[in-house]
Amino acid sequence: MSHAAAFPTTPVGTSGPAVAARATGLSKVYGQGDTRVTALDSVSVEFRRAEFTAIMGPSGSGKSTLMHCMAGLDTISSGSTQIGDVELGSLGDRQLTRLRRDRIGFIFQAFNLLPTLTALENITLPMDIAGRKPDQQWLEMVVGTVGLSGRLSHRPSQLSGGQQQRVAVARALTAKPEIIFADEPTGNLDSRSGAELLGFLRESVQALQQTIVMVTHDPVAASYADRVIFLADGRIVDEMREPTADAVLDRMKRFDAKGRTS
Ligand SMILES: Nc1ncnc2c1ncn2[C@@H]1O[C@H](COP(=O)(O)OP(=O)(O)OP(=O)(O)O)[C@@H](O)[C@H]1O
Repeated sequence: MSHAAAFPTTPVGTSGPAVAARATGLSKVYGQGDTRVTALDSVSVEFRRAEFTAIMGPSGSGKSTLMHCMAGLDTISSGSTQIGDVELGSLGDRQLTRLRRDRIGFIFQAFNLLPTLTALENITLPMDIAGRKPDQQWLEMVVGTVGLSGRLSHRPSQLSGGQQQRVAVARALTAKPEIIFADEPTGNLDSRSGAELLGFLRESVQALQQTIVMVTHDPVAASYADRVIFLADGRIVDEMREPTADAVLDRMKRFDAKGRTS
C-alpha cells in the first residue's frame, strides 16, 4: 500500500538536532541484594531523526526497560538519556511530564485509553491537553489509514483489542511528535492489519521524517525498520541495517542456540 502521494502535511519539526534521542552509558538496576537485576548494562545508543529502529532480543533482555528509560517513564541508575538536546536527568517532574506530552508519542501494549472518552476524543486528548489543534487533514488521513473511520464515536469498551490498538496508534501519530516509542504495536492485530499499520509507520518516517523506535519480537515487523538493535542481558550485542525478515530470524536463532547469555 502506498500513502506517500497522499501525505499532505508538513514534516515533523525539521529544525531540531539530527539525533532525536540518545542514551549514553545507560544502566538500570532493579531491586537490591538477592533480587537485584541489572536490566540495562551501560547502553549507549542514538536514534537519528527520520529513522525507524526496531529493538529486538530475548525475553528479559531489557527492551522495554530501554524504551521506558529513553522516554522518561522510568528513572535510570547511571548514565544519561536525552530527547533532542534535552538531558532528561536535568528535568523536574513537571518539566518531564510536559516534555513527554509535547515531544513524545507512545504506543504501548496497555493502550492507556480513557474509558469515558470516545475513540476520537482519545486520539486528540494529548493535543487538547497541550492546547494544540490537530491538523484536520492529517487526522483524517491517520484515522482512515488505521481503519477507524466508522468507530470514532465508540468508547474503548465498545472496541475490539485490535481497534483499541489502532486508537493508540492514531493518538501517537496525530500529534506528530518528535519521536514515537512503540511496544509491540502490531501485537493485537491480524497479519494484514499489522502489515498495513507497519507500512503506515514506515511511510510516516519517509514522508514526514517521523522518528520511530519499536520493540518487537516479530522479524517481519522488524523488517519494516531501517535498522534493528539486538539486546541480550541488558547490552546491545548487534545491529543490522536494512534488515530482512530472514536475516533477523537467523540472528534471533543464534540467541536461541546460545541461550540468554550471549
Ligand atoms: N519493575 C521491575 N522490577 C524488577 N525487575 C524488573 C522490573 N522491570 C523489569 N525487570 C527485570 O529487568 C529485566 C529486563 O526486563 P524488560 O521488561 O526490559 O525485558 P524485555 O526484553 O522487554 O522482555 P519481554 O520481551 O519479555 O517483554 C528482566 O529481567 C525483568 O525481570
